[in-house]
Amino acid sequence: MQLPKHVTLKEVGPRDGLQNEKVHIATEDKIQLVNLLSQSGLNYIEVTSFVHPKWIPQLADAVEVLQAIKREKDITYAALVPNMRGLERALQAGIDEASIFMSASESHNQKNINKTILETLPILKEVVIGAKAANKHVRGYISTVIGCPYEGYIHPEKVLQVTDKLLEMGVDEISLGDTIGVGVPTQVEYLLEELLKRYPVEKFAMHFHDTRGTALANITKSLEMGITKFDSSLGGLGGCPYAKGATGNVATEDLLYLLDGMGIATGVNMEKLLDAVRFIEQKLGKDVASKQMAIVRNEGSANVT
Ligand SMILES: CC(C)(COP(=O)([O-])OP(=O)([O-])OC[C@H]1O[C@@H](n2cnc3c(N)ncnc32)[C@H](O)[C@@H]1OP(=O)([O-])[O-])[C@@H](O)C(=O)NCCC(=O)NCCSC(=O)C[C@@](C)(O)CC(=O)[O-]
Repeated sequence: MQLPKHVTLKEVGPRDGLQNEKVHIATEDKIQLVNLLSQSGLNYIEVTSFVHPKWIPQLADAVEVLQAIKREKDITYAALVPNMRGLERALQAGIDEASIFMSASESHNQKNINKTILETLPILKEVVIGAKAANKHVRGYISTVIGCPYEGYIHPEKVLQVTDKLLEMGVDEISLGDTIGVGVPTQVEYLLEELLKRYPVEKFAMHFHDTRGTALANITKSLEMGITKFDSSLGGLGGCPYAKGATGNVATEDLLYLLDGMGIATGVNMEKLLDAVRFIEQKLGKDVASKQMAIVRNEGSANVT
């Protein structure tokens, strides 16, 4: 099996992880969480989201959080940006990278951003132009790339259509989201085969939710296909509140265990990462779902390969 030697972990916990949590996390705790993650060796952290605060009340303090984190050099601090109103706030707060987002399925796009796919494209194009004018990188999320809670299986052709549009706009990287964690490795392979016929592998990152326990299998298949960028969330927190049945992302610590064990370098330190997981677990007042944290609870420390 041909595998990459190095992989970049893109930590989305402070945004995707918290957006679906009912317990309100105080602004100073969000700041502390990002600061702990910054000490773990991660070099990409999605800090927050500049969507409408009424849609995601948990992240209404996006400007305050981004302005107060202790920035480390060599870390990209990114945030979700849905439109020009969001970009204004994000630039004011000092983002390094803007993450725009839309869905391959019409119904999820409508539920999540209140627009059709066709209505969304010009809004995102404006954001890309604005972000590029401010010298910011732009990442484009495509949600429901394998399955949609309202439409079922999504054919790769639909993902290709949206990918074409986002890359034409000048988006630097596409993150392919299995939003409700329905995908299995054969579907991931088919999707990537289709996309990689047209675009280089460097353009893509994978974003797996672990709803049905298939995320690590899907990541292993993606690694085999040359993908070197993966989104994950500490503790396995996360989920889109506007996708019925969506639960947590693959846990960063479980993914790190897999990659460490396979000899694939990430630069991330497990113990420091677990400090951040313990911190947010305490603030949320519940046990997180990751396998690594279950081992820590049972055995007192994480497994080391
Ligand atoms: C996109 C909108 C804003 C459209 O929401 P809308 O109501 O259609 O917005 P609008 O453009 O019609 O504007 C209505 C009012 O909202 C204001 N407004 C408009 N935008 C903003 C803004 N950014 N910040 C602050 N205020 C804003 C705007 O200024 C206006 O104010 P008024 O003039 O009436 O006083 C809304 O639908 C929204 O915020 N949706 C976000 C939902 C969300 O965050 N979902 C979760 C993230 S996506 C996800 O988790 C999936 C992902 C990325 O992780 C990958 C995967 O797993 O697949």
